Amino acid sequence: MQLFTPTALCVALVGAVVFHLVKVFREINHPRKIPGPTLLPYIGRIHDLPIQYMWLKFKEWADQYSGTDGFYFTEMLGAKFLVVTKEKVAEELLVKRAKYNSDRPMVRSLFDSKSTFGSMEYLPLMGKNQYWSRQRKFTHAYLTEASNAHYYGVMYHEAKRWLARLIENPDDFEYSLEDMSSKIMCQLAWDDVNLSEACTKSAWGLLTQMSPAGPITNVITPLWHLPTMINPWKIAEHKRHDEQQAWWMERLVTTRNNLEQGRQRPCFTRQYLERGEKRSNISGDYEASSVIGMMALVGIFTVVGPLSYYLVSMIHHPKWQAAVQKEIDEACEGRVPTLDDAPKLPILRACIKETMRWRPNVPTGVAHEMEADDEFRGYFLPKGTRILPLDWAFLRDPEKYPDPNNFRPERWLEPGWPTYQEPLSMYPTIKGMTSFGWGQRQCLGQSLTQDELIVACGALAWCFNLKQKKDPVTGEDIPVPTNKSNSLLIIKPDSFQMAFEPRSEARKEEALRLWAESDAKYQREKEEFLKEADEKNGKIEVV
Ligand code: HEM
Repeated sequence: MQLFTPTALCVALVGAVVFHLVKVFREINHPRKIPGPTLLPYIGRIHDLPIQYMWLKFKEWADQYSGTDGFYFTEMLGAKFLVVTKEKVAEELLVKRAKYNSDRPMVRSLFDSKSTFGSMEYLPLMGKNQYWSRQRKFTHAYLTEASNAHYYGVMYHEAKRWLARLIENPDDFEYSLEDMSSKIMCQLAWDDVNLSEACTKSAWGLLTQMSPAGPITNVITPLWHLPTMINPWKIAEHKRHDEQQAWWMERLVTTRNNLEQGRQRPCFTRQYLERGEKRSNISGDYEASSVIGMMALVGIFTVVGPLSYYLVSMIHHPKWQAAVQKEIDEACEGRVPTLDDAPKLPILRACIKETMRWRPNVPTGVAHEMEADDEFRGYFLPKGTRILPLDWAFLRDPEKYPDPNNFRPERWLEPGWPTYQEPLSMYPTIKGMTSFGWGQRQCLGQSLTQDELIVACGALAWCFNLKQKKDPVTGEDIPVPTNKSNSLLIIKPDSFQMAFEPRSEARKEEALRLWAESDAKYQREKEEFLKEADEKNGKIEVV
């Protein structure tokens, strides 16, 4: 009797657990539920979703389960996902029903990512709250103004610096590419190119922290709740967060001090300080430093991906590279192209757009969270479901993009392709691509991205033949992979080697001359501005 009781209890317990699991399994995989991969109780489908190249698994499931519907359902540790694989469904859910499908899911490994408790720090990750609403308006206004002013010449200046750096140190191209994007954002935000390295580091720190492929606590979320003393992820995030916020604030305070002495040239922070809080509803310095800092960070890791993939595309498609060079030589009559030339450069725009289609840099898309229960095509969708617009699937839809796996810029240039649009002075444009997201949360950096890519890729085509590098020992071409990247939320290709061959000695000399001229002008204008300020302050006597 004494032996029997514990054994019977154990058997009963195991039986009850098995019965419960079978019941839950049946419920979550009920035939009337939205199709999707078979789910296991509690863990859902976490066991076979790889962290690396996650979008490929999502696409594999799309091919298996979403059929003509254009969506399927899956779950990860209780988080519900409606994965959308057809543009029409994304339109319906994220644009037409944007009113209650525009929230964001929480990023577990950031403190208050949604600003639910008023942190006001990360605009793209905020829930649909008051901070998001006013920071979105602020960001939109500042970026639009900068775009209308052709970024105050900053992009042209940095593209010239990049060409000179590529001539002088071509092997360092990955660093100089990223640094160019960073210098553009640092000048716009704080008028200080010397901040670029720190800004890039900060940008990758945040991107890693918020990506599923970042800390394990973004996937195995319960780990985040371990007490801080024994929680290495929280300790690391405290440090990253505090350093980033202190740095953003220090930028604002320095800009204010400079401004008070009349020594601050135009930039977003000066714009904010001069216009005051009233016009933007921004609550004060902390929020302003965050919204401007965030703009600077986002503008780096987003543009680096397509710009790096453009190099890969051109190396693998020399015919298209030659076509871009010819178009630029003819349309610009030997000059480096500017944004005013863009209407005359459809082949350049087609190669940029096709690069972004062929190798999208946010391949999973960015999830929206539903704010209310809803019914969609006869299925019940509970509040809190995450809608994932799978960009990799949209851009590989064979009906819209025949031969989807290959780089075919002609799909944007020749009548007969489903994506062809006229006039070619306006189309192709990357603006409005599915890669920039949907509805109320659509990306605010579309013009900046397009303009920076036209300026940088145009300058490259004017100056260089982009080629594979020869192995100095074997003399063989060093391969440039087309399908190796990191797996963060926003991706870029893994490190590779390539050659930048100046198209002629004359082009090389002209590129170096253009940079020297631009740099001298920049230094002169800065010195004159500061001298004038010092004269006004009475530090220097006017003779
Ligand atoms: C290739 C370049 C870029 C891509 C592919 C891209 C993509 C995206 C995506 C997918 C979203 C989320 C959309 C959604 O939730 O539906 C987004 C949001 C955002 N993007 Fe971009 N982006 C790029 C460049 C930029 C740049 C250069 C900036 C600014 C300098 C920028 C600023 C923002 C902001 C502020 C948001 C948040 C909007 C909101 O939550 O309301 N992006 N972007």
